[in-house]
Amino acid sequence: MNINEEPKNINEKSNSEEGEDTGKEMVPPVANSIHRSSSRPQLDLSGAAIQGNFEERDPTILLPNQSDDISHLALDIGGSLIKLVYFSRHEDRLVNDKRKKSMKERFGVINGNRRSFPILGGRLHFVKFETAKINECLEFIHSKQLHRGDNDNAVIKATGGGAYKFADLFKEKLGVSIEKEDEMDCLVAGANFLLKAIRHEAFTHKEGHKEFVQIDHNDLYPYLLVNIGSGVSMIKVDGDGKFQRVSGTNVGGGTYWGLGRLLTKCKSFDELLELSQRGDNSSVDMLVGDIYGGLDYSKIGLSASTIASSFGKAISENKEIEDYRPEDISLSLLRMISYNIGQISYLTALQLGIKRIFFGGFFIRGHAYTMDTISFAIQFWSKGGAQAMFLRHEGFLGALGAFMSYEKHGLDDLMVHQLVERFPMGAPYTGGKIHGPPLGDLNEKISWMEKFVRKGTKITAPVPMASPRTTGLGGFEAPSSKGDTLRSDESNLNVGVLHLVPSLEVFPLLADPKTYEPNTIDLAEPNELQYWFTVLSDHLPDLVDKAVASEGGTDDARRRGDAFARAFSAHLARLMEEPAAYGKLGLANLLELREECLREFNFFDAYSTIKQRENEASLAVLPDLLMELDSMSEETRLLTLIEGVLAANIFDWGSRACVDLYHKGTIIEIYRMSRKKMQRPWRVDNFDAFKERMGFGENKPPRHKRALLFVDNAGADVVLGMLPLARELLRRGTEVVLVANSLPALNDVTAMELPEIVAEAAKHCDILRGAAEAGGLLMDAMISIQDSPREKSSSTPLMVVENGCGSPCIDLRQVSSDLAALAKDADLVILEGMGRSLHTNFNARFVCDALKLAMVKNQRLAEKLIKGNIYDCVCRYEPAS
Ligand SMILES: Nc1ncnc2c1ncn2[C@@H]1O[C@H](COP(=O)(O)OP(=O)(O)O)[C@@H](O)[C@H]1O
Ligand SMILES: CC(C)(COP(=O)(O)O)[C@@H](O)C(=O)NCCC(=O)O
Ligand SMILES: [Mn+2]
Repeated sequence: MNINEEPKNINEKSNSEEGEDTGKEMVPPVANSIHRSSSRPQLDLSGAAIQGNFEERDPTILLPNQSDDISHLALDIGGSLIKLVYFSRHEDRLVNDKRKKSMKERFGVINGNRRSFPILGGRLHFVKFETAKINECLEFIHSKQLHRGDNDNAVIKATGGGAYKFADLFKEKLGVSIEKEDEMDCLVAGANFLLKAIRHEAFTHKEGHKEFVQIDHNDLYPYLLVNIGSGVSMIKVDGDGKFQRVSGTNVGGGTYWGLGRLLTKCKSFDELLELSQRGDNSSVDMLVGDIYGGLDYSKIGLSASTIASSFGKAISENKEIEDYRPEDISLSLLRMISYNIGQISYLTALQLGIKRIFFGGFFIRGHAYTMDTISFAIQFWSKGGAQAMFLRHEGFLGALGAFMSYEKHGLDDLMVHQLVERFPMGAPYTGGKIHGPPLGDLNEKISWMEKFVRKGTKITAPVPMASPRTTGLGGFEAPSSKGDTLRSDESNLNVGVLHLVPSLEVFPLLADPKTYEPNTIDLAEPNELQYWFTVLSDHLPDLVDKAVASEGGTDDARRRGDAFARAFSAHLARLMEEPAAYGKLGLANLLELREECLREFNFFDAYSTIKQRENEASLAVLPDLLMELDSMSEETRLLTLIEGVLAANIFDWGSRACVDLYHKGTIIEIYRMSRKKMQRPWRVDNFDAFKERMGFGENKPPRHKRALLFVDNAGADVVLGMLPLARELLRRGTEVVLVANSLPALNDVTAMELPEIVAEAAKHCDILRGAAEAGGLLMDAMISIQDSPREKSSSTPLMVVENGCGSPCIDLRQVSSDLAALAKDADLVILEGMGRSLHTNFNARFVCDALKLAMVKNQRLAEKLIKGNIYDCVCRYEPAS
């Protein structure tokens, strides 16, 4: 096809999009093993093989066909709740083909850091049950076969008093022995792990505002750990395994729940907590003003509204329990206990000279008012000198510690960048209460999810606010947040599933990984969140259509599509309500969440048909484009190539404006129109500096040795934009690595798809063919290369590597180890597209030269980021820093 011919309209539906199989799949469907959740109790040992060195003492055995075998379970059986942490293993990575192996052999890409982890990728799940309902817990363990472990004589690690109390019951019901672990050891091990390995674990909570605290691993100790369970333990922590229980109090979570139940007749802890949100404690508590005739006791700094005596009013009035509102009693009780714990914690920290206090235990229950009350107490008594911090995995410290006490699992060696937290939609993944057997398949999950969403909608309705403005004993104002965001345990998605991916690494070319922040847009700003929330919600129907079509448009696909839409909307609603619920929230997280959510409902590549169609159309005109480029002078060509990359970045199915545009013309028409509008200067234009570095100025700097090209979309973007640029670099003797997604996201090209595309392009171009051969790319491509020389090519190699993620954005703190290994010899990084170079990494600095290329396909972003307009372009060149 000629570049001037009119191919069919970009938006015309092909057969396969309507549900028929075209028969010609360019890309084999990829089973996404990393992110898929399924419950399969039996081990599938077929294809088992030893990973790595056979000589190793404890070699890792990979079960390639085993997607979710359970290997470890640990429990913390407390006075009130049973906390369960279990691990499910899954395959490590998906692109593990011949090509990758061959590339590694050829280029000596050996990942020095890669260790043989007994836990080779897998997930940590967090679940809790009421201790009084231990049978539910036993049922859960049994139906998921969690107690089987690696062999039939499983021993379960457990901590908490229940490890002693219920050992016989476990033996009787499950046939397993409980191995008891010391509770304090476990609490400390769990807290240390969380503080070191989870990026957004600790946070402060003041006046309703949650703020994550970046913990410096080298400056963590000493700290005071206050675990508020049924009772309260205060532990001074000086290091790993170095701690002392310095204090405690018997007035804790059990006191609140126990007394509260007696006094209010509440049926559940959450009901009691919810009551407190509508309470006014001045009818129960004796205030300074009650004693001083409405006056402040200003001489000692106590205002009239200070609580002089919790429940003190109950003595002076001739009232019975029925005469008090349960709401007021609950609030009075909650404040009494929270202040008391806050005050004792402060005094303990003061005595030990400790400034940081971390609060754990399920008494906190993620409840804003409780946290604010404790924070006020610490702040007030220490006059700002000490800081109260809370933990997202608040109640799971002991269970995590027990889990870590298993030998040889390698968990304590894991680092922040090797953990990815995901928030799947559906019990038992939510960390909530489990009723009945676990979900067996996607079908059950969808039904459960539908119920969950229905219930969730009811629960999220705002609770009416009362305004009891009484102050605590210190004379400080009452916390303002009444905790109107209390959600039921079932819908409490604050704790996700921790994916352990040992093969992830920090991108080695980041100038300062410590201060690196991937997100350009912080969604903590309410307007910003509202805007992107609307954008994503508006895009949802179209996305569901594409997803359903990609799965054949069957009834099953439609049902899954509907469930996906509900699930994603529920996530969005949850985040609107509490943006920091899942950790610090940036736009990249939202975009990734959408992709993860699609995968969760078995939509693995919603845009596959579109990608294929655009690849074909673009490959058809590539030879003409290459000829046109070859007729130019080198200098003009460089400019034309960059223009080409920017112009072709218009093919973005994630942008509302662009999708609207696609209705107006064919791929090639739009591409040509976009090319025509590419005149410099661009809104951000450092092209001259880049051109100079490429040898067109007075200086003649050495050519780059290796360039990493982070490619974006399939179709014209990669074929007519990035490939010609790669070819130019290759022609100059610069090795090129095309860095593409491991998993599909929108219409982004994946690392699996690229060899095929390159092979197709190489049919018409000697440079690309030589380079692709040298890079081992033609090995498994579906073209005949019979007539090409088989021996090792002397050309500069073109390689492909997966980036380790499945999102339109990229967090360079967590990339594939293969990319990290190839990056070590690279001296040029080119990031392309809005997701990778604007939403993320716009402000990233590198130790090598970096070029960020993108067309801005959103008006608001254009205004905010570059003070420009939609379709403006960014060519940001930054020499090595
Ligand atoms: N769903 C719940 N049921 C009972 N208590 C809860 C619940 N959610 C939070 N709590 C609070 O958490 C406390 C238990 O905290 P936890 O850290 O699990 O301690 P323990 O190990 O002593 O059970 C309870 O005493 C109560 O105050
Ligand atoms: C999802 C995207 C980041 C993908 O852009 P790309 O990286 O392909 O250039 C982008 O399409 C986007 O920000 N879309 C949402 C905004 C909108 O519809 O305008
Ligand atoms: Mn994209």
